[in-house]
This record gives sequence, C-alpha cells and structure tokens, in this order.
Amino acid sequence: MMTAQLIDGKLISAQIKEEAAKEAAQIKAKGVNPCLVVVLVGNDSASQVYVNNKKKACEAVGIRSVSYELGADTTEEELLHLVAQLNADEAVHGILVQMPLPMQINEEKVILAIDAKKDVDCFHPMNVGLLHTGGNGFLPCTPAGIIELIKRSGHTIQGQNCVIIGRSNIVGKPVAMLLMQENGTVTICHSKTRNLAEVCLGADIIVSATGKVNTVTADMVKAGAVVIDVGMNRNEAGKLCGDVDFDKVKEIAGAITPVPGGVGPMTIAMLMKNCLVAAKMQNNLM
Ligand SMILES: Nc1nc2c(c(=O)[nH]1)N[C@@H](CN(C=O)c1ccc(C(=O)N[C@@H](CCC(=O)O)C(=O)O)cc1)CN2
Repeated sequence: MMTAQLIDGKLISAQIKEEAAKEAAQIKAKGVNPCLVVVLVGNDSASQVYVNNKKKACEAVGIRSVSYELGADTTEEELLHLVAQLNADEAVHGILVQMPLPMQINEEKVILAIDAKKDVDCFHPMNVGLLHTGGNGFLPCTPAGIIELIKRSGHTIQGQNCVIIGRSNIVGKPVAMLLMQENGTVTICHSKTRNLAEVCLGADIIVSATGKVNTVTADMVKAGAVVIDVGMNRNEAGKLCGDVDFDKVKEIAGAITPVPGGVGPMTIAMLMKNCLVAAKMQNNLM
C-alpha cells in the first residue's frame, strides 16, 4: 500500500527563518533595525505559548521584539490607546495583537485601529483588499505558509483543482485568493456545501480548515492528492489532531501535512517575513 510524502512544516519553516535571518542582516546593514511589537491580552495559555514562540523566532531571525502582556480585564479603550501609541512610534515596524481577545474587546475595531503599514498579520481590511488586487507585500501568514508548504515540497499549483473546506476570513478566503494567484482552479466548500465528498474527490489539492475532527476521510481523497490540514483540534483522548483522518488518508494521498508539525509552524515563519516587509516599506527599501 502507498504511503504519502510527509510535508514537514518544521523543516520548511526553519528554512524560511534562515532566509529571513539573512535578509534581516541586510536590512540592518542599511541602518534599519526591524522591530515587532506583540500584544497579548488575558491569560489564554495557548496564546501565551504562541506569543513566546513569536519572541523566540524574532530572536533567531534578528528582529527586535517587544511584548505587552495586559490583564484579562483590559478595556477596549486601553488597548486602542496602546495601539495608537505603537502606530505613532517610528521605531516599531510591526504590530500584532494576539487573537482571541477577551469578550469585552471588539476584535474588528482593534484590527481596524492598527496602522495598515504595520499590520504584519495582514488582517486589516486595507491589506485584505490589496491582497485581492495584487498585494502590497504583506501576505496573510497561515495562507502564505500553506502555499510555501505546497511549493517547497515539490508540488505544482498551476492548473490544479484546489478544494478548500472552510471560508473563514483568516484561512479559507485568503488561501483561495493565493491559490488563484498561483493559477490554481479553486472551489471553496463550507458547512452548506452539498456532496462535499464528491467535490473533494475531484481535487488535486485539498486544504481543510474547519476545526472539526475527521472533516476529511479517506473516501473523500483522490489517489495522489496533496492534503493540507489547517485544523488544530483535540481528539477524544485529548490529543492534538487536525481535520484530516491522517492515518487512513496518508495511505491514499500523494502528500500530506501532519498536525502538529505541518501548517502551524509556518504561521510564525511567514510572520517573520512580514516583519521584514514592514521594516522595508517604512524605510523605502522595497
Ligand atoms: N494575531 C494573531 N492571532 C492568532 C493567529 C495569528 O496568526 N495572528 N493564529 C493563531 C495562533 N497562532 C499564532 O498566533 C499559532 C497557532 C499554532 C501554531 C503552531 O505552531 N502549532 C503547532 C502545535 C502547537 C501545540 O502543540 O499546541 C503545530 O501545528 O505544529 C503557531 C501559531 C490564532 N491567533
């Protein structure tokens, strides 16, 4: 029985961070010290881990990182005030507010308040719009990481049937845009899609981003397809797993990402690239 190529997100993200480190050194040689500010509000333990990993990645790449850790009772006004201060600080090139935010804070308002030129998450509507018309340099981190995983593991996107399951603003919609820019033929599926299995069986590339265990089962996958799993779920045993029935699908697919160790690490590697884009844009080095 065939076993799929394992797409190693840890390895590919390490390569991207090495490339970013070289670029950071070149930017510094021109007198610019790239700087990312990460803002964490509240005590979400997973968010604390991600923020720490972002700090470590900055250190490895040579990006100055500053973090603000605010209490869970922080008001929207207080957070917006901090964002305004960071917008005005010329030494700060990238601003990232870790999501999710506590209930009392409106995430959309916060995203809108971040200067679009410092929006290294590429969440601001201005940057989302620019992505649709060709882009300004920032790429949404997880979607851009998915494209890198596919290409760097030796797979072509041009002309391929790409099926995305999930239509979120953070993954589904932007990954559709990026796959189209790579000349893929894109179908977006969601909870109301009829005959999901049939649609998936026509796919050369499947990207699943539903946050539901076993969204993609072996009977939905064409032999040799590339399967990208964006899910981060817990199974019945409490173990971290993706949306894809990995053990069975790997016997059918041509290539597959694991969870953990697939898409997740790419998010932070692509963030490093956006921080360098921000530093270059703000210093006319593009
Ligand atoms: N402002 C933002 N908030 C959030 C983002 C984001 O891109 N910007 N994405 C997620 C969290 N996230 C980064 O912030 C993130 C999630 C997961 C991983 C990762 O490497 N996952 C590992 C598994 C980790 C584990 O064991 O729990 C993997 O998949 O291998 C990195 C970054 C929501 N918030």
